[in-house]
Amino acid sequence: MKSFVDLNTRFTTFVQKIVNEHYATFDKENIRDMTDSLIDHCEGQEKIVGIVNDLFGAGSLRRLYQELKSNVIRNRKPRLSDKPNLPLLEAFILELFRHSSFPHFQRHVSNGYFIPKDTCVFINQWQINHDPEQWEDPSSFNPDRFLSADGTEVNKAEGEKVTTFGMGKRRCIGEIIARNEVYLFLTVDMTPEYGLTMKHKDCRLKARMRTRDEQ
Ligand code: HEM
Repeated sequence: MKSFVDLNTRFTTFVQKIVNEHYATFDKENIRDMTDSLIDHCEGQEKIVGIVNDLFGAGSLRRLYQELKSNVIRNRKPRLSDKPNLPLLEAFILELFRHSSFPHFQRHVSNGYFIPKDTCVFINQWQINHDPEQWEDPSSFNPDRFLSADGTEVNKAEGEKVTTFGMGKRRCIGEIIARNEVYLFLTVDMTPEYGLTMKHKDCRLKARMRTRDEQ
């Protein structure tokens, strides 16, 4: 967690530096890039640092979008049955579950320990999902760790090592619903449509693909 926080702070400082440089050399008559354009349209340096940060994150989602675009038939909603054709998305979700797992109580249970009847045992999911003996470079967010070398298949055995939904008798009974919800949530177009309430423009890839293709 500490290294994640450090990395985040370093990244924000890096973005802050870029934004500061842009402010110092900003010329309304000569808009050089996206950051200049944001300065032109927004007020508040803090807001711009946040937006530029988000844009970096969005860049890493481009591969996911490409996978969706090539594997889901246009003009219809993505379906659960498209899942086998979207290995990168499945790997991304597994990495999301692994990387973001939260620490449970620091109580370790291993073979050889005596656990009296009726003891309440908490699994330290964070430790399992970030164990350096199990995962290469556990603190980096890398969906490729779950993909075969050619990127076409998810390595099921690796996927099963992620323990987000608990283990044993009391493991989450909503696991299948939750996995499908996360999958569907990530495949729909979240472009908002403004009105009295804000809703998704269209739950299809259609609108987004048309816009992208025209660019
Ligand atoms: C990403 C979403 C979800 C995560 C990460 C998650 C995770 C968990 C975890 C870690 C447990 C505890 C397992 C244990 O005590 O060992 C649990 C229990 C449970 N979850 Fe989920 N869950 C999710 C979504 C859902 C959904 C959508 C439902 C219902 C539709 C659900 C219903 C339950 C129930 C009823 C239990 C208690 C099971 C029992 O004590 O026997 N969960 N979940």
